[in-house]
Amino acid sequence: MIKLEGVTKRYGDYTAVDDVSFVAQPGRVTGFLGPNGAGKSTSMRIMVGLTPPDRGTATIGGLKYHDIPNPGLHVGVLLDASAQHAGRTGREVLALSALTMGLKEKRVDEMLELVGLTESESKRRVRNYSLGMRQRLGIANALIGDPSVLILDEPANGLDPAGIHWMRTLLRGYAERGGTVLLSSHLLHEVEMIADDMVLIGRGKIVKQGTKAELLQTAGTFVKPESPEKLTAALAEAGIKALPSGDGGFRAECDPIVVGRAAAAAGVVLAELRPAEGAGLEEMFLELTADDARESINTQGVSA
Ligand SMILES: Nc1ncnc2c1ncn2[C@@H]1O[C@H](COP(=O)(O)OP(=O)(O)OP(=O)(O)O)[C@@H](O)[C@H]1O
Repeated sequence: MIKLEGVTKRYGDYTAVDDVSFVAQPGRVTGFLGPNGAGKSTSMRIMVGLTPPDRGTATIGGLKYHDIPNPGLHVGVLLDASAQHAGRTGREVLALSALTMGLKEKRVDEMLELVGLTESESKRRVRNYSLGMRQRLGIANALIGDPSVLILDEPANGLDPAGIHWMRTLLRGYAERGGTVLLSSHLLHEVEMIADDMVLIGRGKIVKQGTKAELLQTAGTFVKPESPEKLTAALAEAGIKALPSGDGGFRAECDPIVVGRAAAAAGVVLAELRPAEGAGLEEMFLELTADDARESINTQGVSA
């Protein structure tokens, strides 16, 4: 289990991570989502002891990373696949890790096979690897000590669709065997496909967290009226917040029955009224982080 409690990190006047608390549970894949510069990498660096927090604690299995003996046997980490030693071959990278952790050399071959790097690829220097091959090598390196916790920063970066599918299957199987997986991403659809739990971060602050099912449930209601003006007035009268979501529709932050009652009470004819789950995580993510995103997000034209 990974646990962050009130973790804060400042760089000068800038708060990169602001009072972040969440738990990544064993047996589950937790997706850590946020736009560029939201604080995902900084939080992950804090988890593995590379960046000291100004406040709060990050523990893995109840211990700070630095206090875990032979940590590679407990926590697999991939923060930056491009940061692996460019002058070493893939095989050498893994062999060094095996040596450091006191593992048998055959573990290297097992890992190469697991991540689909061929014998000849394993003998090439990392500087000649594609980004996808570096990610595969990084995942092999994270898994070599057979850890029970995985911390992966943007592991899907550079992988082709088959590679993404492979990684999803690998991580799902790992979680199903009881492992804890925390992976960061801005590839929302990818995370939606794989994660059980989600933690959404924007400008250093957690904006939402919960199970995927909970987060999708709270996506609210999509409603499309005959007359947008009449519906807007009816919803305002009932104190229901709604945003235009394109195509003459609106998204309200409450259940369809509540919206339906308000519309019926005002005699507003509806063309559509349904839970907005189908909207997927992306729209919700954009809405949740709209205040925090660099670009102002125009929800007009985004269908629910
Ligand atoms: N060493 C540092 N010194 C100063 N500012 C930093 C440092 N490291 C990170 N930051 C700032 O902290 C903020 C969070 O950065 P971080 O890399 O954690 O974001 P991220 O969510 O991982 O983004 P991305 O998806 O773009 O990788 C950014 O504004 C970044 O510029």
